[in-house]
Amino acid sequence: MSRPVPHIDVRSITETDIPDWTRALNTGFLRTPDVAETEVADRASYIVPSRTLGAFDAGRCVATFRSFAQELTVVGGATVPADAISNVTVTPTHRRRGLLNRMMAHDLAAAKERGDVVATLIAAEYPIYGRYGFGPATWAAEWTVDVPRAGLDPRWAGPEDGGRIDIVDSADVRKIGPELHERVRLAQPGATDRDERWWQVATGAVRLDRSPWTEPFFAVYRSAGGEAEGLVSYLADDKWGDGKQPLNTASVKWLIAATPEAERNLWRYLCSIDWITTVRSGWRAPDDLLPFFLPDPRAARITTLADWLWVRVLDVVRALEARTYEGQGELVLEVEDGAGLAGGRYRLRAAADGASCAPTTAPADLTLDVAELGALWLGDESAVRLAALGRVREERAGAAKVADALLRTSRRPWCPDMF
Ligand SMILES: CC(=O)SCCNC(=O)CCNC(=O)[C@H](O)C(C)(C)COP(=O)(O)OP(=O)(O)OC[C@H]1O[C@@H](n2cnc3c(N)ncnc32)[C@H](O)[C@@H]1OP(=O)(O)O
Repeated sequence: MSRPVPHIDVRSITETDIPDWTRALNTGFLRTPDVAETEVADRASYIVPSRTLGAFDAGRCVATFRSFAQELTVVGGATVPADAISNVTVTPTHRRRGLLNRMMAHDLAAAKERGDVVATLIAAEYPIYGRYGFGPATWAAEWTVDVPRAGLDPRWAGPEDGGRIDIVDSADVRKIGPELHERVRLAQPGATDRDERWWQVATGAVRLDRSPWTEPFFAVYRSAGGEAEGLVSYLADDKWGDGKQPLNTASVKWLIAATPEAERNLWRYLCSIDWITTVRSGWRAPDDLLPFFLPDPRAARITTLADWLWVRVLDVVRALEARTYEGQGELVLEVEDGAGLAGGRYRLRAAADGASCAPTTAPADLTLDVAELGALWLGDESAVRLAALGRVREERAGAAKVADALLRTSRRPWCPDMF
């Protein structure tokens, strides 16, 4: 049990708290607490003080928490307003005394009041956020491609579909990227919006003190019609083996593609660069097409697989009505929520022409915690699996299968971004 510390003040910060808040943030994330003025100025340029919490012990910041407005794409391509949570830290001397409990309760209550449909975050460690009603809604995988093993034709001279690939510079990326990303993220359940600062950081226009900038390569794929449909940012190292054997790795920082052709051609391009013998994919969807673009898919090995975007449903009705369903049917869900934010019994009616969801007194088909609803909502998790684990209770035989037929999707959701 955590020991509460009532004398510690948890409150929204003001502009003048930003240096001390940043020092506490860096301390919590094990980064040097020596805060440069440029870092403070950068943070002041984008954080919203009213949505940025600090815990103060005798006037000194000992915990940090920040949220911001986010748009999250749901199944079917609509977006919902989300409360995106980031920068969660408690100083090591003040841990396990309930400070995260207090900051989370404060933020989720404000998000509910504001009308956000869900809260989202990317968890540093798996065991932290389930207790607050978050469930892992998307996963991410990282592949390492052994290029010589992949069996690709070494004579490849570029796209064979009439498209082309060009190396572009960071100013081009700031022009092409935002529009392409809008197209990509609205077609990708689990994806989130990117603001202008995202593109500035990704192209070195804004440099972060905490991570030294190395200019990456950028390449764009344009279709035969001349439209920019894919963009990749990658770094290459310089490694040679005995006998002057090239052993270089291309590490993808991010790759977005609006069509499978763009995706295929960008991976093909990366695997065709002379001297590159290994391609590291960066974080991708767990069902990414990458391995199957290679004649020998076993040349692409999953080197990391992990939970990624966690979702906490705040408004069950709007969450379930916002998405579409591949099947048709009805389900009554008893949603349990210890925090009292989203609990209740709801009837979901899913049909090809849209879904409706409303509170009901009808008998429940399935009983589940709001965290499990978060894991099921974007279609990734299986209710049958959760029932086998004892985390979803079937009140009517076969109800978990009905839930899967309604909620699961043919492609897995994916959040390309870290925040
Ligand atoms: C979205 C993001 O920003 S992810 C980044 C999260 N931050 C970090 O990982 C930085 C390092 N860790 C920390 O700063 C802190 O340990 C935090 C923020 C994870 C937790 O803060 P605390 O104030 O110690 O949490 P608090 O005391 O409120 O604990 C609440 C409950 O969660 C549990 N808990 C807290 N952290 C962890 C953890 N890392 N693993 C498992 N359980 C945890 C506590 O035991 C407690 O359980 P109880 O209520 O049953 O007693």
